[in-house]
Amino acid sequence: MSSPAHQAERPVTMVPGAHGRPPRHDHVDVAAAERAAAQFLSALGIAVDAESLRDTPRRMAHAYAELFSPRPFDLTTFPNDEGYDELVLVRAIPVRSVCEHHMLPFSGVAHVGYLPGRRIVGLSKLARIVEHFACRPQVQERLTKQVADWLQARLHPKGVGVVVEADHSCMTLRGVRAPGSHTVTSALLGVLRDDARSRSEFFALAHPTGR
Ligand SMILES: Nc1nc2c(ncn2[C@@H]2O[C@H](COP(=O)(O)OP(=O)(O)OP(=O)(O)O)[C@@H](O)[C@H]2O)c(=O)[nH]1
Ligand SMILES: [Zn+2]
Repeated sequence: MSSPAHQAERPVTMVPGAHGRPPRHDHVDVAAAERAAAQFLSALGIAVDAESLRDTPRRMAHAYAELFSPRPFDLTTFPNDEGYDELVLVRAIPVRSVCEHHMLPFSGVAHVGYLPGRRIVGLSKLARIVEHFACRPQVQERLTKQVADWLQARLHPKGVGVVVEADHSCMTLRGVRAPGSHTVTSALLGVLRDDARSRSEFFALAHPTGR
């Protein structure tokens, strides 16, 4: 993948210095997580020795390990030979993450766009970047900003825009119990932040649904 038209960069695994890091995979001890899950359920008065719950601690441990396991990927970019200078936007990228306060899921969609500079990015990578930062205990604001900052730093486009719309189960199923509430966050960088027309064009194309 070293032809000039197809630049594959290093696999992505970590973002040094970022808050909300993914769990370190050399530290994941699924057996210990399973034991802890059994104790956790017992402490809540749930009979884990019942036949139907026998495998539940194991399932819980594996479920959280999976939620916190981003898939590595290459950031494939191509030269912008045609000088394409309008927005590139992928709408409705699925987001599933876990809120760092309650360890309950939040899910929704992300709209990720950029105004190209000298290179364009493989479109699927915009979805992979979202998954990468979603696979860790998160808050929605940080997730939104991390995706935007990472794209800016790695692709050097003229501008970046990210909108995330999500439903937080810690708000809909428990606590305040506000089913139907949706949280919308955005992060704009470069021209999309500074130029009013580019900014409105981005929001017109991203058109958050207010799901
Ligand atoms: N800003 C932000 N807050 C979040 C996110 N996910 C969950 N929260 C909030 O984190 C807060 C934690 O507040 P606490 O008062 O410590 O926790 P709590 O007593 O369980 O609060 P309630 O949810 O109001 O019952 C709550 O207001 C959640 O709604 C997020 O992505 N961003
Ligand atoms: Zn929460």
